[in-house]
Amino acid sequence: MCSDASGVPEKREDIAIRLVGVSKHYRLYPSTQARLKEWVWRPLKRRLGREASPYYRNFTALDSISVELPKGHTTGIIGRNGSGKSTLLQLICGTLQPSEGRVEVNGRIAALLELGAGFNPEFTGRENIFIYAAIMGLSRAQAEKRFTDIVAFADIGAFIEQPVKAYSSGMLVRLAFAVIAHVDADILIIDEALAVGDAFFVQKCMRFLRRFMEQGTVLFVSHDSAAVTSLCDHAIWLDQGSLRMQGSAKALTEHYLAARYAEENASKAAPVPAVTAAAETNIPSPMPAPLDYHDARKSLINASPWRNDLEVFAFKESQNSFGQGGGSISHVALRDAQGQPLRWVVGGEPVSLHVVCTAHLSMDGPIVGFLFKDRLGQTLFGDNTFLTHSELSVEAGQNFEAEFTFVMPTLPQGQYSIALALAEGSQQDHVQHQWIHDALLVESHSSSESTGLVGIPMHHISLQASHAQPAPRATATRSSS
Ligand SMILES: Nc1ncnc2c1ncn2[C@@H]1O[C@H](COP(=O)(O)OP(=O)(O)OP(=O)(O)O)[C@@H](O)[C@H]1O
Repeated sequence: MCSDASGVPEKREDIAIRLVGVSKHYRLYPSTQARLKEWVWRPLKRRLGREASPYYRNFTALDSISVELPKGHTTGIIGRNGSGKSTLLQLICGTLQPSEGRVEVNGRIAALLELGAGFNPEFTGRENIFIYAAIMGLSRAQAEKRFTDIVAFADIGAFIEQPVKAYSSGMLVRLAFAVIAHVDADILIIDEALAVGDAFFVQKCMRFLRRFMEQGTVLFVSHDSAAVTSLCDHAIWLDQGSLRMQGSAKALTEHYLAARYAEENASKAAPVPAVTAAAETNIPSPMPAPLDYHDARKSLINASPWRNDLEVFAFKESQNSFGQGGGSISHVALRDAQGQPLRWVVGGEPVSLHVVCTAHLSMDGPIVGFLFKDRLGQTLFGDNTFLTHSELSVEAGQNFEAEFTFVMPTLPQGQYSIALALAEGSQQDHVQHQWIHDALLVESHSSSESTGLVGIPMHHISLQASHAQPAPRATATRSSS
C-alpha cells in the first residue's frame, strides 16, 4: 500500500484502486411492518409536524475505509465472516454505491465475485460471452476471435448453447472464469471460494491467474491465509467493517493468525491443564540413522484417522500439454517397490514416479522432469534426470523410461497435481518436446498436517519436564541467645 514502508508507489498513475473514506451503511428493519411504517407513516407524521423517529437501525458494514492498491500487485483481502470483504469488492466493482466516500478505479475490472453475476440467465452461454465482452469494451470481431478459446477454457460442451439459468453452479464458475480470463482486464477480482471445481479446472485457473499476476492487478479474497501468503504480495485485513491493518501479505497474515488464535483461546472457558509429568511420546530412542526415512510417529499416525491417504488418479494421455513434439510421454504412474501402480499412497512412505516416453526424432540427452504442485499451482518440489543421466541418446521410435524414487511427503488435505516434462538439451537451454500440465492428480483425503505446505518425517520428538532439583541447604546457622 502506498502508506506503508514496503516500497509502494505514491504516484497517481501507479494506483489501480483508491478508496477515500468509504463507508457503507445499511438500514436494518426489525420487520416488514417497520419497513412499511418507515415508507408511509414516518413521512406522513413529519408532514403533520409530529416527531418521527426512524423505524430502522443503521448498520455500518464498512466504516471510513481509505486504501490505495498499487498497479501490478496482487492484494489479498482477509477477515472473518461478515467483516465487509464482499461489500468492499462490490463497491470497487461498482455494483454497490458507497454511502460516504469515493472509489476511484484506474483500469478495466473483471470480477468473479458472485455466482452468475454479470450473466443474463435467459441468454445462452454463447450470447452471454458476447454481452460480457462488449461490456468489457471488446469489439464484435475481437470477441469472435476469442470465442473458441473461451469455450475451450470453460469446457462445458453443448451447454454453451443453453440458457445460463440451466447451468449447474460448476458450469457457471467455468464460464465466468473462462470469460474473465479472455477479456483483457487490467484488474481481476477473485473470490477464491468461487474458484472451485474439479482439480483440472482449478489448476487451469491458477495457471491463468499466475500468468496474469506477472503484469496485472489482482484482488484476491480468501479465508485461507496460506493462500493469501502464497499468491499475494500485499494484503488488507478487514475487521467488523474497519480496516485493521494493511501491508505485506506475509506480515499481515502472521498478525491475522496470531489474533485469531488469541481470540479463540480467550473464548475457551476451560483452563489449559499444566504439564506436570514427563510427557514423552511413545517414540523409540535412540534416533534412527538419518538416511532411514522413518517417521517416529508413522505407526501411531497410520493407525489413526489422520493417516495421510493420498488418492492417485490415473494418467490420461489426452491431458492439456504443449511442446515441439520430438518426443512424447506415453505413460505416468506412481508405483510401489515391486513396480505395481498405486491408486492410493500413504504420505511418508517411499514411492516411485515412473514415466514412459517415446522418441519421435532421435534425441541427444533427453531430460525427464516433474513438478509436484499444490491446488494454488505452487510448486512444492520437483526434480529431473539431467544431473545424473545427461549422456543418454535415443533413436526415433525408441521408448525410454525414467523413474524417481522418493519418500512422499505428508500432504495437508486438498488437491495436488504432478506436471511432467520431456525436454532435450541442458537445464538452462533446452527444447521442450512435451509438457503435460496435470499428468497425475493426487488428492489428500486425510492428514495430520495442519501447517506448512508439506510435512517431513520427524525422526524423533520428545517433551519432558526436567527432574526436580532438591532445594539448596541453608548455610547460615541461627545463633541462640
Ligand atoms: N444488503 C444488506 N443489508 C444489510 N446488511 C448487509 C447487506 N449486505 C451485507 N450486509 C452485512 O454487512 C456485513 C458485511 O458483509 P460482507 O458480505 O461484506 O462480509 P464478508 O466479509 O464478505 O463475509 P463472508 O466472509 O461471510 O462472505 C455483514 O454483517 C452482513 O450481514
